[in-house]
Amino acid sequence: MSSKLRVAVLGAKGRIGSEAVRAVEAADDMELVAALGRGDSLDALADSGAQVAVELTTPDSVMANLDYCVARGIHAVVGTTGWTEERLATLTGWLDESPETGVLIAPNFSIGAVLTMRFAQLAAPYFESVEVVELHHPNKVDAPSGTAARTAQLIAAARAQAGSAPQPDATATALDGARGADVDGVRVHSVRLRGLLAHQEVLLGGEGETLTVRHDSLHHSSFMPGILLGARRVGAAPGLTFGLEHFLDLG
Ligand SMILES: NC(=O)C1=CN([C@@H]2O[C@H](COP(=O)(O)OP(=O)(O)OC[C@H]3O[C@@H](n4cnc5c(N)ncnc54)[C@H](O)[C@@H]3O)[C@@H](O)[C@H]2O)C=CC1
Ligand SMILES: O=C(O)C1=N[C@H](C(=O)O)C[C@H](O)C1
Repeated sequence: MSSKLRVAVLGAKGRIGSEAVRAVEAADDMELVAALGRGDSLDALADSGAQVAVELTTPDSVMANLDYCVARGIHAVVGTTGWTEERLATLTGWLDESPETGVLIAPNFSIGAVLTMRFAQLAAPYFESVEVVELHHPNKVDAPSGTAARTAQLIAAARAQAGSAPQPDATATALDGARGADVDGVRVHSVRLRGLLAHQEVLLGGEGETLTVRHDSLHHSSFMPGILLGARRVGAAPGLTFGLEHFLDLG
């Protein structure tokens, strides 16, 4: 058997999944052993001897796929969105039963997005107001994006830890949705526009100044180095890792 890492891709015909298939095929240290689409039997994963499954499907499919993988000790690198506390608890329970298996969930695999989250976390306590605007292609099925939800959670946690005051907002009447979604007290606004791929702005405001942290993924290739890094590292990280930053040396 070759010493290359045996990698499978789930969601192989999708926008990011098809790019991941090409990236795994092009990686010298990896072998693509399975490429599954909706309706394909998961048994192809075990039959192919996959060591790592790259999960890039849909929020309605991801849990069943991870249940299969974790039960068989197949490590997983997950980009699919839709993560709730309840889902994470279920996954953690499965991992407790399979303690040598690693799962990486990355709300975003691009280095720029990971850094945007880090910069936002760093800046958030220094400004009175912080809001997140995410902008995506109109085929996206979930809102807000997983990245924006995670960014807002990190901002809220940083502000809570710093003892920041609640954000000023005198809104007394508003049309439903006009002020965006409330994620842990941080407003998140979702734009869906033909021509876009994946973009995010974190807007911070203080007395007499604003700071905008913006990231643009212009092509799905932006996610590939993160996916390949995750596939290489996840087997040595048993249990659940949430966020690619844990596999990066960000200082
Ligand atoms: N973490 C990250 O950096 C990124 C995450 N994403 C996320 O990845 C997911 C997929 O995004 P897109 O590729 O744009 O969507 P897409 O709709 O183009 O692709 C999803 C694919 O998964 C397939 N699929 C659904 N259930 C399946 C199953 N049980 N087994 C195998 N295949 C199955 C669908 O038929 C479809 O081909 C979304 O949740 C998206 O938010 C997308 C880009 C980057
Ligand atoms: O659906 C997408 O396209 C993307 N989904 C992820 C998210 O919801 O954050 C990552 C990136 O924004 C692209």
